[in-house]
Amino acid sequence: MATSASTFDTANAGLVIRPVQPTIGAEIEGVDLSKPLTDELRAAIRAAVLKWKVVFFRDQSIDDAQQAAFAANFGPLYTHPTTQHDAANKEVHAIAAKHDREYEKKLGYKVKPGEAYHSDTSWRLVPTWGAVLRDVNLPEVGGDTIWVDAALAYETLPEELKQRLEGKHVTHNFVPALELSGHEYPIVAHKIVRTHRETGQKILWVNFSQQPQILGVELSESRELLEEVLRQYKRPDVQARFSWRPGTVAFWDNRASVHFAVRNYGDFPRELHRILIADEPLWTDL
Ligand SMILES: O=C(O)CCC(=O)C(=O)O
Ligand SMILES: [Fe+2]
Repeated sequence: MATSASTFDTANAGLVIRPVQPTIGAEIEGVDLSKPLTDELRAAIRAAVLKWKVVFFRDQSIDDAQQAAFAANFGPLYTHPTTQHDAANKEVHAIAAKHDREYEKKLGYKVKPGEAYHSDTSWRLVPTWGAVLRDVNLPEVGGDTIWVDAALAYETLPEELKQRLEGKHVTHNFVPALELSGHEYPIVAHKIVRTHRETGQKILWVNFSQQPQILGVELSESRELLEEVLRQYKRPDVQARFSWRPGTVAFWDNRASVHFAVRNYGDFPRELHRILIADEPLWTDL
């Protein structure tokens, strides 16, 4: 099937950009992430992340230090409080199947996959803007990740719901922080409908792994509205579902998307390494 040539930004610093959905997700060819980026490449990759919300690089061969160096092209790195520090690369956060089970044990309840559409560090007043994730050990089968276009999720809401959500705040409660890192954090509220400060798009932004509650309405209304948001996130047409294979690096705009790790890999081990990129206070849009 021919796709309109205009959807491929081949002019960008020699990169070939292949979208996986019309508005979210694109594979990028033509760059070796183990090497320092030129200014031109850095700008082209940043533009692609803003446009496609999540981009994927295949056939890469990088270690933790190279992953950190790549991420540092796009802002200061942020060390998550639950990161188990490796002295050499303190920003590298291992996400592993074994860790999931330990994490659940610590929480004392099972993390329900159906409720786990989330953005990273939304419990911060200024959430991290981006993340770079690479595979370290993949299961023999499954282990996909889904990214949701949170702008399209907003755009395709019925008008009546848009109006009900407008101006409302939702909580982001970093519940496990105390158990996992020894630090307490305040419960933060962000607008449900946020304006992305770089693209100007309106974004539907709820973190379903952090006990969301809409402020200023009855609990029943909060639950009903959040159910509608979750319904939007689950629509296949707003999602890019991505299959990992060895040598993959994903880089996403955390302000424009939410994501979901699909637990369809049985007892196979799975390990990914993630690096978060901090943002400026400007975008908080509180
Ligand atoms: O394990 C995955 O596929 C994604 C995990 C995740 O939520 C993250 O890296 O922020
Ligand atoms: Fe995440």
